[in-house]
Amino acid sequence: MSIVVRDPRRADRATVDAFAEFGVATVHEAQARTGLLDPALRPVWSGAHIAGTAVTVSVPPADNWMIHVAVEQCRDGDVLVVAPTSPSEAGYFGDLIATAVAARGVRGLVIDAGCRDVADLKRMGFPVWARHISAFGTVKETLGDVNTPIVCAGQRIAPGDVIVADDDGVVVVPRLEATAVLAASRVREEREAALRKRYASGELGLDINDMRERLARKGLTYVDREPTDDH
Ligand SMILES: O=C([O-])CC(=O)C(=O)O
Ligand SMILES: [Mg+2]
Repeated sequence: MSIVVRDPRRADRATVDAFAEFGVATVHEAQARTGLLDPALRPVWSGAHIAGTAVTVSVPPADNWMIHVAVEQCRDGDVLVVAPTSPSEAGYFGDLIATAVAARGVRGLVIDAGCRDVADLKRMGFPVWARHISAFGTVKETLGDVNTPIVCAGQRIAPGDVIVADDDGVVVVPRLEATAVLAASRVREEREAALRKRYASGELGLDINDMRERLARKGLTYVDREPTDDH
């Protein structure tokens, strides 16, 4: 059976929007180094940074019918997340579908398959993270599911989960953990801001992190150059 779940519960909007302050690396670390999608998913143009709520789509290989079905379920602040049921390099998505979802306020696409019309997507400023760039066309023959939990690039993603994506990649935050992970991201960012000042003033990670004693215990030995060594 193929199903479309209408209007799934989404993470709280203010919480989702606040995630846009934080990079993927920060969010990933803040949730104990979990949630990162396979880094083989790359932005098709660089410089985008988005946070939004997942609308999930499970699609057959080289068939983008369910993406058209999913567009109707998208709302302002969503991110479309598409996973094929078996690997596919086909170009499921391009500037036409991007135009349709952008008109609904969708913030970007994450797809564990191919995407095309990259120059147009860049011109439009519509962000996409994809495993492949491919002009290979798709058909509209076989059903799939919209807004059911999927596995996309190695991570379970449920509809309404938070997706954060930037030049480093894509991370998912489960909807019910969003508030806690946002707070942990803030703490981490404040800690990094303080560290950044210390590094800028010339302090070394060796001292800031008390690494010297541990390095010595591991056997690291410093050797002064021999006086006769004139290389
Ligand atoms: O139409 C398609 O199948 C995908 C595409 O190229 C577009 O959305 O522009
Ligand atoms: Mg096209």
